[in-house]
Amino acid sequence: MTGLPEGIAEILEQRPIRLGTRASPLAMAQARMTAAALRERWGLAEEQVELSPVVASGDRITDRPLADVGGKALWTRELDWSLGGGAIDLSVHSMKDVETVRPETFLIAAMLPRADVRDVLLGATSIEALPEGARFGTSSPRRAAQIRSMRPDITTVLFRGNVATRIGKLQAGEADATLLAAAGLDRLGETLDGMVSARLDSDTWLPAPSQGAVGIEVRSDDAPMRALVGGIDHAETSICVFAERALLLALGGNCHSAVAALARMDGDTVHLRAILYSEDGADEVGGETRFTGTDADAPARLAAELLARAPATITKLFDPG
Ligand SMILES: NCc1[nH]cc(CCC(=O)O)c1CC(=O)O
Repeated sequence: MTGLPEGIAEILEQRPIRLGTRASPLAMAQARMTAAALRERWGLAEEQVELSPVVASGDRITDRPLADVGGKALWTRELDWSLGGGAIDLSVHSMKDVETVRPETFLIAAMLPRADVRDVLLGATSIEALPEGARFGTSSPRRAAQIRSMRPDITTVLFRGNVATRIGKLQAGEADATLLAAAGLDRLGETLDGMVSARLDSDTWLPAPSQGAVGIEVRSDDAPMRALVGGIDHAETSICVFAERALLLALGGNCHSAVAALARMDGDTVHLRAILYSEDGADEVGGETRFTGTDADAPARLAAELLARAPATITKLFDPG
């Protein structure tokens, strides 16, 4: 095994690379993809990269909106303990679930190529096609506000739990429609056989910041793992997702704020678009910016510009600090 980053061969003489992940089916699928990418990139054997699943608080508490019980930290807390304590070498995350402020001792050192960023509507072929007064299942402030901005007649019902649970709730008639990330469905190989569905165009229906991206986190001082993971980084995905996260950080968004944002590369230019909504979707403020890698403050400037134009129904949901 030549070409391995410095220090990795010595580790592999003792033990496998330990890749921490949440235990949900989607998280496990993403961790397996990450392990496969590492083996492929560095010519490692199956047993040299090992998955270490942990049950996250966010997966245990499924009867309340996350915003009410501790927010995104509930997805990362247990993994952070393992990574910080050295029980694992890497944490694999759905970037959408990772807080914008991470412990300084950690570093998101790589991202896998981004999957389909779109939301998938289940239960109808379009938002317009939903019947008057339809019940829409979600726990996402963004999705609720987006739906209600187009269709104020629609009511929302709380939908939590993993992808399979939410599909089951829809099939059981707890709601008429729901939205799920295409990335999750695709990575799970979910075929949705027989269900009416539609992938919503990301030009007109912006997804959540970081949707469809998988990130790999290391301890900042772990140079061998930084180099190992850096070898599988998909630069375009990292640039776009870091831009979306910079916007979110500057906005001071929390679990109650409805933010849709998507960055795309256009040659060397990053094109970042965003929309903020009031809780009921009645008010919205959108904008966009184009910038190159040398202009790291562009997402923060867009955030400030959006908040400056936003009515109080929106600004009260943010704390730009
Ligand atoms: N908040 C749950 C969550 N976190 C990441 C995904 C899907 C995968 C992704 O967006 O990368 C999902 C499910 C969903 O929104 O349907």
